[in-house]
Amino acid sequence: RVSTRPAVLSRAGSLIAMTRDPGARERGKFVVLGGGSFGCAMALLLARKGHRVDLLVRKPQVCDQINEQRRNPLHLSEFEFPALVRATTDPAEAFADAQYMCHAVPVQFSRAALTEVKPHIAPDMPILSLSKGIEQGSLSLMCDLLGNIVGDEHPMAFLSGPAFAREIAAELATAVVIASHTPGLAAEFGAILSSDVFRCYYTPDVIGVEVGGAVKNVIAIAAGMCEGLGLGTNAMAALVTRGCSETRRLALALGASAVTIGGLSGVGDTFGTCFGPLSRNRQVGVRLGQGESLREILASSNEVAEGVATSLSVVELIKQNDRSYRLDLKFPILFGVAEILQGKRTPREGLLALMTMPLRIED
Ligand SMILES: NC(=O)c1ccc[n+]([C@@H]2O[C@H](COP(=O)([O-])OP(=O)(O)OC[C@H]3O[C@@H](n4cnc5c(N)ncnc54)[C@H](O)[C@@H]3O)[C@@H](O)[C@H]2O)c1
Ligand SMILES: O=P(O)(O)OC[C@H](O)CO
Repeated sequence: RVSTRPAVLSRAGSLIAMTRDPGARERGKFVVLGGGSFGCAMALLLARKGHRVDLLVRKPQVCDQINEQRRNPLHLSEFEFPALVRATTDPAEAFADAQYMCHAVPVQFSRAALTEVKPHIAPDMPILSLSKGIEQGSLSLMCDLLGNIVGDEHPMAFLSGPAFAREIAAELATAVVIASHTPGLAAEFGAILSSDVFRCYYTPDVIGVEVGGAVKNVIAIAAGMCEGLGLGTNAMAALVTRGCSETRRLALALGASAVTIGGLSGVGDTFGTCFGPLSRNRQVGVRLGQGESLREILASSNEVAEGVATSLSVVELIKQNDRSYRLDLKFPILFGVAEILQGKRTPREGLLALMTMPLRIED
């Protein structure tokens, strides 16, 4: 187990979590850590609801362009930031009068980014994590990684679900789920973010939401390969369904609820990334299926496909949490994607391995 926290609160606990004065800190100032696509989308969403946002970015030239031209030249450049959004590279300035923090740095860079800003985070400042993945080495989900840095008792929440940055920026209807063990915090963030184009559900099942969001990135790579290999709808539907079964199996082993995996952060996000055209992870899979090397694909993009690193973490996490015989038969898609990304088999060999596995009961 990577997490020592309870994954599912009692019914009474979850009731308390839903009822604490939502909206109590509405119209506060937010720090958004990470100026990639999702950090920008979240800054747009918050500012449109009347919140001040300091977007904490790494590159001075990106910072200047956001402040001078009201656009991020690298991500979602067609969207103009309202005046309530200001970019800065200075954590002291960003956190000075802020009440909330959103974390939108890719998982593999999150430990370094959070360690740098930690001295500026007030002990009671609620943090909303938007990142989806599993850190390599530590095999930490964001809840564990954040807990390591700011302390397990720090107020934090985790947002996931089918939520492409570009569609949020374009104000297309979106629904997500927010999980938290901090009483009332999921509802508080939900009230802050929700609008007639952005709807938030709540749950106390942090592990379920995090596993769903992380593993769907790996399943999306597999779905992309399915398309890149020229397979049809039958294959895609089977792959996504069996992928959701593997996600559920892992989530249950980690103490999550099957309901969460059947919800927005599991099945919902898996459908969104596997069937829609927008997913970067799916695009990596398409290109692998068409015969490009992983090295070429990664070198050609300035956006992060979390599923690549997370795929390798997932198989290690499964090995740590499930001692059953032949894990590769219990999680054939997750193990198969990792082997393809490591260059141990081609996508077509992976497909053949899936199709010729021993016949079994559907579970
Ligand atoms: N883009 C989406 O549609 C979307 C939707 C939901 C969740 N997310 C999640 O949000 C997180 C952020 O993804 P994104 O899409 O905004 O990223 P992105 O791919 O658009 O941009 C990458 C970001 O990572 C930053 N970065 C790169 N190297 C770094 C380093 N060494 N240290 C610190 N920062 C570094 C870049 O400056 C940039 O801000 C991911 O976990 C992703 O899964 C993204
Ligand atoms: O583009 P992707 O594959 O990183 O997916 C982005 C979001 O996670 C979709 O919900």
